[in-house]
Amino acid sequence: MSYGRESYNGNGRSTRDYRDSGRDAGREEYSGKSNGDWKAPRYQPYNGGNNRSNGHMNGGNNNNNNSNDQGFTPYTREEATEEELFKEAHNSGINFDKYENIPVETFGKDVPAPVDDFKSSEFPSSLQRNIDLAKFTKPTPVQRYSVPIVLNKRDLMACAQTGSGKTGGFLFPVICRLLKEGTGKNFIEDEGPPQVHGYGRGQYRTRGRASPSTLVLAPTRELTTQIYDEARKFTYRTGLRSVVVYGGADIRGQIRQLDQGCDLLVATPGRLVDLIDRKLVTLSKIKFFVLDEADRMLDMGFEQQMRYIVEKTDLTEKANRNTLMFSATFPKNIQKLAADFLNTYIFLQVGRVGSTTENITQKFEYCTDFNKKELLMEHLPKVKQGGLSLIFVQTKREADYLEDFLIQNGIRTSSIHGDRSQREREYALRNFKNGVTRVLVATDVASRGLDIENVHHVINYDLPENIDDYVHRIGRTGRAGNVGVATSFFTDKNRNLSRDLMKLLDEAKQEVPEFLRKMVSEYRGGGGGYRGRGRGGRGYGGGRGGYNGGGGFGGGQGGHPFGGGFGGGQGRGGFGGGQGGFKPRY
Ligand SMILES: Nc1ncnc2c1ncn2[C@@H]1O[C@H](COP(=O)(O)OP(=O)(O)OP(=O)(O)O)[C@@H](O)[C@H]1O
Repeated sequence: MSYGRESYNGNGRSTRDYRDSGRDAGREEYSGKSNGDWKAPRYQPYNGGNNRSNGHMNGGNNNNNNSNDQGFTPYTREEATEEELFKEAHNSGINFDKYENIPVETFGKDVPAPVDDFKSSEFPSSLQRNIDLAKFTKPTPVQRYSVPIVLNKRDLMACAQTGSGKTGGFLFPVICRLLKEGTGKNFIEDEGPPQVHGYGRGQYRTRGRASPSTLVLAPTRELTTQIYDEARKFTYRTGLRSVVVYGGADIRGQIRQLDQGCDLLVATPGRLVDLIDRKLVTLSKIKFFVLDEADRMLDMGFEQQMRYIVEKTDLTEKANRNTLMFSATFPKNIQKLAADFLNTYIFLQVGRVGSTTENITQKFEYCTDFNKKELLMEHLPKVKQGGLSLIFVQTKREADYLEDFLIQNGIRTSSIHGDRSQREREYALRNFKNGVTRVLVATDVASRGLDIENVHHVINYDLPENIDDYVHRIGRTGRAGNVGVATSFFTDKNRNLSRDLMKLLDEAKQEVPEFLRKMVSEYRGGGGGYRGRGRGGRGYGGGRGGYNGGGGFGGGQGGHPFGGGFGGGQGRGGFGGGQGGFKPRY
């Protein structure tokens, strides 16, 4: 009974003690009062700060076309780094080739033809070698299209199913162009003496501003770290330097990294704004502005910070940069908003916007809140030997509670949510990835983007409030052509999802449970709860909420920026007021 807790604590203290001390430590780290014990993620060791100013360590690579383009790289192989970066290279799943059958649509003028293989993209050999080391033998559909689009300097809004390689979809062409076109200086030295920050022993100096040429923004710390790890992988032995910055961790470690120069910066918006305000980062040389999970980045939670970054900083004008947006879901109202940041862009759609992959078997249990625990205990042992289970709940409190419950029942479990310190979050995720704890209880903080091999089962202990969150959550399994199972506990409170769910299941060739069919036929007004979450009709202004007029998928979902316009639910935002969409009267 106690081993789960002990293994989590590692010190025999009670969970609560541990969490509380963890939180304090987190705050201290953040306020810069102590070093804490936050460890910088594994940074690229080879640059050693030499990129600063002029990247001369790179043989001038960052400034001009260089030998990299010809395939020769001055960077010697580092076995340990290579082993670390590519150890997780795994073969894609049995259904990888089935991605080919997903219909792809593009909208926009002069869409470049897709490529059939990586070779025809004529990537610099250093990049191609890294793709080979990662054992990627052919591009996924989103990559087949996004690579030539970005190589042709076009802006892009791309929507493709979870786990179908969107990260490579932006990293490959961006790295290719950085290598071919050069990045310029990745650090701008201030005139005059170094800036001094902090006090006493915590004092540190900086000499100027990091000047990245690529900025990738993502919504969570874990996701930024994951993208950074991918960036390190594909920039290995290219001379490009990546840095990741996110909140909740010691800012000084991140500043030290920036102070060595940065070509590709991966960031959460809050921490980035902080660093810009401290004059430690300039965005004036950004050539590539990438929003991963773009619909989330443009949704309410990040609105202010995004506005600030785009309108109030020195970020390159949209005409002079490439803006790229990626997600598996893209509500129409957010698409319209996103268009403001893009320059005559191409809209790429792999499958229907917001659809799920057939690689995930979706199951449902119709239940009440009272028998969920019993059901959970029934379902957990069904996990394939060696597989990991990810359980989603709605609230942080519930995550704590369920973790305790499972541990008490002898199941090694960890949990992750927004109230945990960064250290605890990293610890929980690491243990889960390594299989130390085979079960992870999470709030939506883990619903987007995370790519954890071996997650065989996603359980929606509580279903989310909208269909898009459902799509992202279950997308933590069934990735890269692998198969997975998603089981959802459906209670009467979830009726508003019934229509959207049924459509999703039909489309992904899944069995639709009888109770769901019945519910949909009895309740004609349902659906569209999230789709109708309008934004007061125009831009960032008005109220949220909104009512899609019971149109379910039909309403705001039909068109696209170039083809059917934004009819349906789009203009009606604000009707419902308040967050969360129209709540039907049941
Ligand atoms: N061309 C490829 N060949 C084989 N595997 C690939 C290829 N491209 C990506 N992958 C692998 O597929 C997995 C999913 O990729 P990625 O995380 O980029 O998906 P995604 O589309 O961004 O998913 P999400 O919508 O959940 O963020 C990763 O493990 C990645 O290494």
